[in-house]
Amino acid sequence: MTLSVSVQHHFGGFTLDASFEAPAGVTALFGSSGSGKTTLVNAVSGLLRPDQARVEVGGRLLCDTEKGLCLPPHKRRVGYVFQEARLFPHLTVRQNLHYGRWFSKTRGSDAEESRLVEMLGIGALLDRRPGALSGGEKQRVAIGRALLSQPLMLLMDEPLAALDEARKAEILPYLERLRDDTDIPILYVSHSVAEVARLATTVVLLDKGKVLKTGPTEEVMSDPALAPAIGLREAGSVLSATVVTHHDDGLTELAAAGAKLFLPRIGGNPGDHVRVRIHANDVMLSLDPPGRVSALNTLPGTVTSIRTGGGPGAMVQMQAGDDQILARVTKRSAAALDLKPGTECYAIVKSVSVARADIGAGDQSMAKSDTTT
Ligand SMILES: Nc1ncnc2c1ncn2[C@@H]1O[C@H](COP(=O)(O)OP(=O)(O)OP(=O)(O)O)[C@@H](O)[C@H]1O
Repeated sequence: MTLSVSVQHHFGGFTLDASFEAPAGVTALFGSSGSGKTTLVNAVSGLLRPDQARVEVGGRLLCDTEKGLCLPPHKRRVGYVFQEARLFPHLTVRQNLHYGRWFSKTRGSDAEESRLVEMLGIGALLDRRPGALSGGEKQRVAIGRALLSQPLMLLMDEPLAALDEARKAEILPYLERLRDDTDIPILYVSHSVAEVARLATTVVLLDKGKVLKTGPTEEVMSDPALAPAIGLREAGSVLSATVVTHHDDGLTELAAAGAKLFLPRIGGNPGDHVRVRIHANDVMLSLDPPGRVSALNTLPGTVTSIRTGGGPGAMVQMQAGDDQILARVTKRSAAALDLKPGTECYAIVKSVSVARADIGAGDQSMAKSDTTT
């Protein structure tokens, strides 16, 4: 099921003019504060009646201002998950979930409820009240409640923003399962590059009310032209990798970027797909294969583009196997190595520079592309 959105709206000095398609999976609405993410989500949910809009999901028209059609929020079948879980404190987890079912026309089936309880890992919590749950557990229940209303799409507005790092790490694998097991579009608003890199199938990058770029996460994240909008410190590429084996010295060997990638041990079995985010700041470039050097990862590739701005840095994109890698070097180094599109070089990445939080489960799109090659 695909969500198609086209919205134009004016508020005083701000104009939103954005169109995008959100297929099944997680579509991240990403952009700096004030770029229009909430306005866009409100236009999709019906909380805002835009000047002009067309919103359609799975062939069902929710809003078409040209035809004078704009369904109110309660007729749009949208599931919502906010920063705070907003569960009913006097009801148990089970009763909170049943509240979601009550809102669905078909009332959902027991089998559907069991599947969601299992997927979200909340079986042991069913008789507790929200006061006895951690923030991450509450959010998992809130997701279950939203899905049991059998929505046509799920809107998640900064669902992890109120959680500490440990609770975020606990809930991310459930969100990855949600992404892979649910066939409705999930719109996910976030300020966090780490969350977007880990979860999103598609990214819509917003800036001052406009879509700067939309496309598959790997493509948007590794576009050097977008690094300033993403944040130079946060910029980096997302690689689609496959677990090859776990070595006795604590390293996991992955196949990525047409080469071997060694990282401190991660979970998963040989053959599993994972996505790995590599910060541009953590990548060195060399024209020659490095000799005696401590970094374990040497990924050969070809420079595809170089982006410079007013500062001393240069963002270099290279193609390595099926992946793109982003490296942030100085303009001085780029000149000294005479880097230009077509230059063959090696990206050097220290194993320990890749944080555990930057490695996530690969999504179905990776599995699909794998089977077609
Ligand atoms: N009801 C309103 N009236 C007037 N201006 C508004 C209204 N709502 C939002 N705006 C303006 O529209 C712009 C976009 O706001 P919006 O809340 O959509 O951004 P955002 O990307 O969600 O920001 P944040 O990440 O801070 O939540 C801002 O300049 C904001 O001041």
